[in-house]
Amino acid sequence: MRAEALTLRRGGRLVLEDIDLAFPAGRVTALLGPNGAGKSSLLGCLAGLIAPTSGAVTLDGAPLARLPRRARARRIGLLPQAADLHWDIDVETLVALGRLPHRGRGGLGAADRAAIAAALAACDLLPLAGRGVHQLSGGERGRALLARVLAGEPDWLLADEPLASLDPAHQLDVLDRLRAVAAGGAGVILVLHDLHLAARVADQVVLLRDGRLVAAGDSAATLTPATLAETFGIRVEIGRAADGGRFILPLGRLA
Ligand SMILES: Nc1ncnc2c1ncn2[C@@H]1O[C@H](COP(=O)(O)OP(=O)(O)OP(=O)(O)O)[C@@H](O)[C@H]1O
Repeated sequence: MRAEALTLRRGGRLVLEDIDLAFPAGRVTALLGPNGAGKSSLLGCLAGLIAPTSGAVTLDGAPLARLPRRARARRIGLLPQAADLHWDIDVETLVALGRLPHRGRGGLGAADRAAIAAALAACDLLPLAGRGVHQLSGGERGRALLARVLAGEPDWLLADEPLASLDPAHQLDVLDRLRAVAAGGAGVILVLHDLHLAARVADQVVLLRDGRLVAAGDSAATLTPATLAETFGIRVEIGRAADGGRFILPLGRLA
């Protein structure tokens, strides 16, 4: 998936300016940047939900805009930042909606059932499968919505703050699951706010500020005190955790 000279105006404002990026399949990419930097707007363009003002998103060399909607829905799964759940359906029914792009007019087939069961298990939702979605906590709801996207087994999994409102154990579970999805060959693109978790999960990162690219590339090489200072205006400490992974600790604002 590529963004090619992508520019977006929303409400008269320049929200994304001349963004060129390549997103590799089989890898996790984290989009990072301050509030209002344009991360969700970029994700919306990559999902085909927001038409860029100029430039294009391409998939396997062809413009995304030319892909029929159903094919696009099969190939790209999006977890939006804030999804309203208007109907109090049960969790399993919600997750089954993720299979809609794959189904014909008939009911669920064996592959659909297997994908739904795997997604429920992956998000630790089996005990909640029969619960109405209006009777879930915020974090449980977030996991149910992620499970719906996982059930669709998309080639490209795009998620806007999938860790928001999850407790630490479920954050780590979800990161493991997303890494497994990438290891299975899918491209995973995440908007994240937690620098430390981004450093743990992402193979590559994209740093945005005011709609412009600050830096993009391999996670270890790109997440540096200098790029994080330029992107967020903060000081950070970067070190090695006991398990060999890196940690990033925000220390304070730059004067
Ligand atoms: N529907 C809209 N119409 C007009 N402007 C919008 C719209 N949605 C977002 N914007 C503006 O576009 C800019 C980028 O917003 P976007 O939601 O992409 O940022 P973000 O990096 O995802 O922020 P956050 O971290 O707060 O979620 C902001 O200035 C925002 O005010």
